[in-house]
Amino acid sequence: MSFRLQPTAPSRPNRCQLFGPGSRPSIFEKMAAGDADVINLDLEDSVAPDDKAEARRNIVQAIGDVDWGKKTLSVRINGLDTPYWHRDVVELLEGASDRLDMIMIPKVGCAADLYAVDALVTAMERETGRDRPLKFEVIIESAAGIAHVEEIAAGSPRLEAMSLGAADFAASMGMATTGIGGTQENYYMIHEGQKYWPDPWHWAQAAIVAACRTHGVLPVDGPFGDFSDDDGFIAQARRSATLGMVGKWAIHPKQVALANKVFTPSDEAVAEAREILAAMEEAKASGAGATVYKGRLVDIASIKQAEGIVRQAEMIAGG
Ligand SMILES: CC(C)(COP(=O)(O)OP(=O)(O)OC[C@H]1O[C@@H](n2cnc3c(N)ncnc32)[C@H](O)[C@@H]1OP(=O)(O)O)[C@@H](O)C(=O)NCCC(=O)NCCSC(=O)C[C@H](O)C(=O)O
Ligand SMILES: [Mg+2]
Repeated sequence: MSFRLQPTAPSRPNRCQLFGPGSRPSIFEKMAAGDADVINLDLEDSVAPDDKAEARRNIVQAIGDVDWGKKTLSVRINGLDTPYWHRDVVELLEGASDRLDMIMIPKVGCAADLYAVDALVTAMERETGRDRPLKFEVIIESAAGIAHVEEIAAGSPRLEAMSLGAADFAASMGMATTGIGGTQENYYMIHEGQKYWPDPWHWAQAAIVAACRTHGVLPVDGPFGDFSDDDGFIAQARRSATLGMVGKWAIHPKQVALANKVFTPSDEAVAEAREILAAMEEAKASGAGATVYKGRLVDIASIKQAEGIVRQAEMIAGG
């Protein structure tokens, strides 16, 4: 056990991040009116090259004009391997109001990518006199990104959240799939003649969660492409939540309620967590470090698990 305490991640709801192309301003009001905790207006892959300039203008205007309520407002800029990203940053910092909370940096491959964007953002903030420091979120969606995930998680004091981008990740890794997240037909085991489908995203998610938890960053599951498959989305989201992720992207508004449900601790889970805390209080009073709750061992670590669930529920209720 390290003597360094694990830093806490930002305390804000991040159950669902709803995406919408910056080139489609007709949906911005609908995005703002929905129940997603985070809004991601996109300048990257959902916007065609010829539409980038107009999408920037749409977004700058909407950041000021639309009532985004209490939502965390983020803009996904273009990757550092493109000719667009620096102008994305410059136009956002020059034109957008302080209502913009974050920018999302896609396809990060190393900590120096964050350093580069940080340097530009810092210079722009000084030049424009922006009051609130702009926060960052990143997408791990390449072989380099997952190989350097820990240094990326430590890469900038601005960093609040890190997502897995299953589509670009699969492409970069050379995975034999065109699916975005979820079960992959050819990734199976056979036991006694029965096929079982393990989760090919599991190891990358676990690496992201570990890096994020080490450095106080929110780990988030990215897109699930087949928005007609609610059961598939829910199964993927439940696995992510079980591994420690705090939320999931929605690429269609119908996925927002699904994500919110999975990433909000249920009443039963909160009640059980409170009972475990009460049982441990009793145990401590009698000098014991462990006790039995519903026939199973609970101990000091169970307090931390239970407190995490209660804290999450209270933060969402208060959010
Ligand atoms: C996927 C979509 C293109 C679907 O749009 P559409 O055909 O309009 O869907 P519907 O007809 O079913 O829409 C029903 C109503 O909902 C509104 N709508 C549609 N999309 C949104 C939205 N994103 N937010 C809010 N409201 C929305 C429609 O206007 C309809 O309204 P009404 O007529 O009043 O009933 C579209 O959803 C879309 O563009 N989604 C986002 C795509 C996106 O941003 N992709 C980028 C993120 S994923 C990614 O980049 C991969 C990742 O990086 C990786 O590598 O893994
Ligand atoms: Mg991507």
